[in-house]
Amino acid sequence: MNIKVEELSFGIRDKSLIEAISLEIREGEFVGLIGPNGSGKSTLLKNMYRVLKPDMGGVYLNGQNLSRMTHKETARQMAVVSQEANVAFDFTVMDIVMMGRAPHKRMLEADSARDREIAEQALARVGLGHAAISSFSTLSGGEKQRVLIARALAQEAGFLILDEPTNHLDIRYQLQMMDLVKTLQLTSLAALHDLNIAAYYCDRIYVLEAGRIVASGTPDEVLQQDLLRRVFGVETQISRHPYTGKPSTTYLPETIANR
Ligand SMILES: Nc1ncnc2c1ncn2[C@@H]1O[C@H](COP(=O)(O)OP(=O)(O)OP(=O)(O)O)[C@@H](O)[C@H]1O
Repeated sequence: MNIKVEELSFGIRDKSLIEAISLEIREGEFVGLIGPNGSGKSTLLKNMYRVLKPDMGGVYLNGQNLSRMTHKETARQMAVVSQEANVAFDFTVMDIVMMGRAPHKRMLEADSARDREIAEQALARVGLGHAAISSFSTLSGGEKQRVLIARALAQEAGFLILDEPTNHLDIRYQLQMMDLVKTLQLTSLAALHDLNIAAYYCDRIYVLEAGRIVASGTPDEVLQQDLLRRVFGVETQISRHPYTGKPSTTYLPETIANR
């Protein structure tokens, strides 16, 4: 699956929120989107997963314009895990994962044995095979995120969008979740806040600032002191991590940076 965003702009009333964004995610790539609060990451992703409608430009999946596809067709190709992990009503874990099968069914079509099998396999892949009949609302934040990944897997889409997927997760679950997504080898685009996680997991990174892409490239190319100072307004020290071989960012508090 190859995804292209071309010259995408979106605004609300007369305020432009993202402007002329172009980017590409190639088959099998894990691409990160970083940028300060309010820079437009979620707005861009929402335009990509069709919660918002671009004012200009478009999104292409394998060359096909998303706006010409039905929402169901889109959902067969694109799955989304967002930071809003709360679900109203008391669904079981299996209920939630089975929702991933909806784009493959006709209206009111009953679940088949095959649907169940796919959902069970998806749950097993995220290590929650034992939790099928647990109530979703009683799970921890990390477990909920894993269930939502299982739902995305059950959807059997080739492209995965993650909107700050590790928000609210403690460090162990953050790593577990990123490891999981990485081993799935899906073509993915993830909005991330943690620069070290982005450096470790992403093949390439796009940097958003005030609704525009201001840098892109490999973690090595993008994670530079000057850029982080300009875009995030923080002083950093960047070194190569001796174990991972990736750029490792240390944030310097103003009191130390100004010494
Ligand atoms: N419905 C809306 N009406 C007006 N402004 C909006 C709306 N949605 C988003 N914005 C504004 O658009 C800008 C981009 O927001 P967005 O949530 O896309 O940023 P973000 O990079 O995902 O931020 P964060 O890191 O804080 O999640 C912000 O200034 C926000 O206030």
